[in-house]
Amino acid sequence: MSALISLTDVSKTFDRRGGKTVTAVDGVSLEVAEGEVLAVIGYSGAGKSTLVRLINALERPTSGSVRVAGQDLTRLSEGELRAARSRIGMIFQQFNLFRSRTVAGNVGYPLKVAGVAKDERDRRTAELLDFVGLLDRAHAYPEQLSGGQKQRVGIARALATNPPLLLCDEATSALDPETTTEVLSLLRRVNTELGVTIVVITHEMEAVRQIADRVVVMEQGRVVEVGDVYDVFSDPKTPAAQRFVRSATHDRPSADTLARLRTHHPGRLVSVRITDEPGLQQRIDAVFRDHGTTAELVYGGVSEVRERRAGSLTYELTGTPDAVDAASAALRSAGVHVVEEV
Ligand SMILES: Nc1ncnc2c1ncn2[C@@H]1O[C@H](COP(=O)(O)OP(=O)(O)OP(=O)(O)O)[C@@H](O)[C@H]1O
Repeated sequence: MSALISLTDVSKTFDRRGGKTVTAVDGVSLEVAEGEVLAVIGYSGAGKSTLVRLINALERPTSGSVRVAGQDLTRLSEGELRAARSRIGMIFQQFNLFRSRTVAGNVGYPLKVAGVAKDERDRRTAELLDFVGLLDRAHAYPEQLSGGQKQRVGIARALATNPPLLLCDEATSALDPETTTEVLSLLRRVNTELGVTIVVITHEMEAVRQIADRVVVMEQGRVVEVGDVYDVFSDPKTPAAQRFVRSATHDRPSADTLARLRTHHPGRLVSVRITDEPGLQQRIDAVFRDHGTTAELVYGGVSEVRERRAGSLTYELTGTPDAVDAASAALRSAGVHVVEEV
């Protein structure tokens, strides 16, 4: 698959008052393949919004190049940039709908700007509203809609001109968990049924888990980890990724949790990584049994990530010290990722 977006060593600095500069994006190189859903995750101030603004050419990089659909955005004139921007759909946390226009008026607006004739505009608007499940609300005004419905209007409007790329900046952050799931599954359909490439900016790992193929973790303007969603969830490498994964799936107990567990469980605690390898649980149980150890499950859980199993289980092991050591070693040699919590 070819790259729809290519960032090469992109940096963006801003001048602050008092002569200080802030580096919002720092040496980022990244490719987004045509047809993929990429999530960019990071805490507030990590540089995510700036990265999006570089991709849709609302900001020019201080250095490096930004290519979208084969065009180097840094080399385009203002007029060419406007045309390039119109080929990128965008949705926002606050929906940014026109309050004075109806749902249909909002969705048809980009087509009106593009000079599309009214008949064609009406046809396309109806098609889009049908796609997002809001055909019956065509004549309602934004204030009459729920948050989830407003975002569905936002999505329909962003798709009006058939862009190959949709950028979503914290698109579900203002929504409750159930509505978030609805909007994310609509975005998934936008990807699978319409073939639109999607970049999702979020600080919620749960959103990443539900929608993305790949995830980029940003910290202080830099990309600190990038990988397939399942790989990052089942084996986060950097502290930043580990903190995010812990918020959405079950990982090893944090230091606080461990201290609490210790007050009830004086035995040796080991955490075992759960993957979607077939027969994993039977293998773990057999090792404990064969080594004469008793394993009490004290913490952890298993989640579904991209239809695969990922998680962590922490056991309190009782038995002779040698038996516990042997059980841990046997698990390791059976290819199970096991860590003794100390
Ligand atoms: N126009 C600007 N002028 C000055 N500083 C800016 C500007 N835009 C962003 N910054 C600074 O760049 C850094 C990265 O900001 P950015 O908004 O990209 O982060 P973010 O990860 O999207 O955070 P948030 O989720 O809070 O929006 C921050 O320190 C921010 O204050």
